[in-house]
Amino acid sequence: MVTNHGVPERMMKAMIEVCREFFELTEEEKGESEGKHVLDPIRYGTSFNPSVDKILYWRDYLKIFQHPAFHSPSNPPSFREIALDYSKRTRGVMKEIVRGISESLGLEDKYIEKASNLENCLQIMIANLYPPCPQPELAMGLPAHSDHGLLTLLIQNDTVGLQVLHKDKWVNIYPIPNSFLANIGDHIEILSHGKYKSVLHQAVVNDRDVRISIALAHGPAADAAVSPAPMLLEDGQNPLAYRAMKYKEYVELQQSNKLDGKSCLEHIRNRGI
Ligand SMILES: O=C(O)CCC(=O)C(=O)O
Ligand SMILES: [Fe+2]
Repeated sequence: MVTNHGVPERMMKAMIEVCREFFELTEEEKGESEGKHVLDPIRYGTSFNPSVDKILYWRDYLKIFQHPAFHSPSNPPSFREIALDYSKRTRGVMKEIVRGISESLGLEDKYIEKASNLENCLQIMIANLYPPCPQPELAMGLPAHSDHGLLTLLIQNDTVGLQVLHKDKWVNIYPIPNSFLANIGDHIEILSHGKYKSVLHQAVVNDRDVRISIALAHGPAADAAVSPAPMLLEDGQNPLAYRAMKYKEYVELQQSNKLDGKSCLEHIRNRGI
């Protein structure tokens, strides 16, 4: 949990409220944001990826690319201004944390920034709406997964639903007002050669309250293909421990398949090295 981050609370609340307004639009209005391809810059839908999900998840989502090119749905009209401010401020927080992670690994503070070309980082906003579910024990909001990028900064309304795997147990993350939940993504695990592990998390649903969460996923630049920092390798370890893949290809791989734990990271791990 990150507090004292400098992003005004009213900005976070405005972001949640304008996402709520988006989800309350008619299906026809929301349909304007229906992307066809997983790399389309604006994509509204239900479940995770209905074309590959065998069971549907109790969730509506809106995914919007915010950086390096900023996109916004045209409705609600105030979305653009609020999201532009919010995504910029969130990138600032992300950079600070990533510098801290670099230092904690004994690297120069800008190592990760340079290696992943953070100036052009792919920043994606994922707004999630989980309506009350009449039989929550039979449904899931989102299955267990790790995020594809470097660092995700998540805010939520005051309804519990996010769980993180900690010591083999699912732990509820209770919302703390005016804070971000920072989740390590697969690309920090790659860059740090596994010294940091991406976090497995999932979303459960309830039968009383609407839950809204907004994740800002920050990855390397779309065309950057990162590998473990050479100075973190111990003698005899090979920098090719992960197959180098452009970040946009990794996102495409994860988003086009069933969301399944850390299967994507497993997929690019070179065994026997
Ligand atoms: O709703 C949540 O808290 C989790 C959302 C999430 O994990 C995601 O959008 O990647
Ligand atoms: Fe996630």
